[in-house]
Amino acid sequence: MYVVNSREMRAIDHYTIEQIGIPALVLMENAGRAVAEEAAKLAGGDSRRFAILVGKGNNGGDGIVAARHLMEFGNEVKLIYATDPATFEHEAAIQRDIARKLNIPYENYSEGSPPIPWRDYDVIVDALLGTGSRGAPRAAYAKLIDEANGSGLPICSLDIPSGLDPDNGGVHAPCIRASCTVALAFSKRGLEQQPGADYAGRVIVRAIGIPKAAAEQQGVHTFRIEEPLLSDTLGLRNYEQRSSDTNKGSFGHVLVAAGSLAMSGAGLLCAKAALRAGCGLVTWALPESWLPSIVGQLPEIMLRGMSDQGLGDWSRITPQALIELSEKKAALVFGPGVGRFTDDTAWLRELWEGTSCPLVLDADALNMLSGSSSDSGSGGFKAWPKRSSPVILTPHPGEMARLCGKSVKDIQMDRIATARTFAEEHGVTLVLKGAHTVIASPAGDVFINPTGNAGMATGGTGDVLAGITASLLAQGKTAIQAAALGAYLHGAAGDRVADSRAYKASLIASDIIEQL
Ligand SMILES: NC(=O)C1=CN([C@@H]2O[C@H](COP(=O)(O)OP(=O)(O)OC[C@H]3O[C@@H](n4cnc5c(N)ncnc54)[C@H](O)[C@@H]3O)[C@@H](O)[C@H]2O)[C@@H](O)CC1
Ligand SMILES: [K+]
Repeated sequence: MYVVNSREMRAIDHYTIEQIGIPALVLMENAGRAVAEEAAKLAGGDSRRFAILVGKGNNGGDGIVAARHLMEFGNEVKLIYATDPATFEHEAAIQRDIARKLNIPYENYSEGSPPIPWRDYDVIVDALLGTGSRGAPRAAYAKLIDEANGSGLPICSLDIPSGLDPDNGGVHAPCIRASCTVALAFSKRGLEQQPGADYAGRVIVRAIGIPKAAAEQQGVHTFRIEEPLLSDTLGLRNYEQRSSDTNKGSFGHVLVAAGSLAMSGAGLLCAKAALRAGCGLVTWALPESWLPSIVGQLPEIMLRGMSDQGLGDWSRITPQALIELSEKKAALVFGPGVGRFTDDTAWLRELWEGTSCPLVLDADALNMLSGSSSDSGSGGFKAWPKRSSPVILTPHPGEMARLCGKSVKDIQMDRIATARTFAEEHGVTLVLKGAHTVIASPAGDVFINPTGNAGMATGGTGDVLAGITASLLAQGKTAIQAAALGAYLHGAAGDRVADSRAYKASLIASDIIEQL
C-alpha cells in the first residue's frame, strides 16, 4: 500500500481532478461517505449523536459530507465550525451551503466560546485539519482539540488526527487523540510513524475514487508492507512455498560471525534464527577459547572456532581468517555481540573489501562503521569502495544516530527521510529498527513494517532479526526482499508470541525464534 506525504497527495489530487477528470466534489462525496460509514461503526448502533468538528479547508468539507450521510443513516449530527463558515471557499463552501439547505444544525465556535456540552454527544468526528495543515493548530482549532481530547468521547479522525504533522509522524500541541483514523485514498507518512501512529488509533484506509495509477504516475515510492505488497511490489509471491526436489544445499549456507565471551548469547540467537528462517546450513564462527561451552547447545549448527589467542573476543582474530571462511557461503552476518577492539574500523574495512559474500552488518559492526564516519580525514564510510554484492545494515535509532553523526531525536523526527537518504548516499539497504521499522533500498524505495509490538523491545531481538535477514539473503532473496520480508516475519512472529502470553512485556528473543 502506498504511503504519501502532503506534497505527493496534493499532486495526486490535482492529477486525478485535472488530468483524469474526476471532479473534486465526487472525491469529496466519496470521502465523506466513507468516513460516515466508519464513524457509524465506531458509534456501534443507530440514533447516535455526532459532533462534527469542521475546519475551513477540504478536510472540513469532507466532514460536512460525512455529517450529511450520518444524518441519512438515522443519527443526530451537529456541525461545529472552528472558523466562521462565511469565510469558506471552493468545495467546502459548497458543502456549507448544502448543509444549510438541509437544515443541519450547526454552531460557530470561536476562542471565546463557552465549552461544548459534550455529554450531548456519543462520538466526535474530527474534520478540522488534514494534509493542508501547517504548524501547530491555531486559535479556536487548538481550543477545540483540547476540549475534544478532554471529553472522553471516542474520536474518529478524518484523514489524519488534527495537529499531526502529515509528513513525519510528529505531533504538535495540541493534537487529537483518535480512536480511529480514516485515511483517504492512501495512508499518510504521519500515520505510519511514532508518535503519530499512537495518536491516530486504528488506521483504516478507504478508497475514494483516486486510482492507484495516480500515485504511480506521481512516482510515490514509500509503501506499507502487507501481504499483497510482498507479492506485487516486492516480487515475493508464495515466499513460503518450496519445490520438493531440493536438499539442504538448495537453500544457502549462512555464516554467522558473532558473540564474544561476555555476549555469547547474541551469536546463539542469531545462528538459531537464521536456521529457523529456512536456510539450508548455518556455520557459527566464534572465538575458539569458549567454543567448548557451546558444544551441544545447537546440534543443527556447525561451529567454527577462530584463533583468538585465548582472549575470548575478536581482537586477535584476523579479518583474513573470516574472509577465507566466507568463501562459498551465501550470506555473512557480522556484528552481534562481537564488542569493540583496537583498530576495528580498519578490520571491518578489510572484511568489506575482501569478501564477496552478501553482508548483513549489525550491532557492533555498525559502531565500527560509525568510527569510520567520524574519521573525516579519510572521507568516512561514504568513501569506502562500493561492493558488488549486497550490504544490509540493521541499526536501531542509537546506532543510526552514530552512523549519521546526529542525535537520536533528530533521527526519530523523520525516520523515513533519514533512512532513504542514507541508503541512497551509501548504496546500502538499510533497516532502521524501532516501532514501524523503516526499510530503505539504495534505489530510494522505502517500506514501512506494520508488524511487531512493544514487547519486542528486549535484549536479543535485534540478533534474531539479523539472523533471519541473512537467512533470507542466503535463500536467494534480493537485499530489499530479504530486509523487508525479514522485518515483516520477525514482527509477525513477535505478535504471535505477544498474543499467546498474558503480558506482552514477558516476551523474550528466543520466543520469537520459536514462533518463526
Ligand atoms: N482535493 C480534493 O478534492 C480532496 C481533498 N481531500 C481532503 O482535503 C484535505 C486537505 O485539504 P486542504 O488542502 O484544503 O487542507 P486542510 O483541510 O487540511 O486545511 C487547510 C486549511 O486550514 C488552515 N490551516 C492550516 N494549518 C492550520 C493550523 N495549524 N491551524 C489552523 N488552521 C490551519 C489553512 O488556512 C487552510 O485553509 C485532506 O486531508 C482530505 O481530507 C480528500 O478528500 C481527497 C480529495
Ligand atoms: K482531521
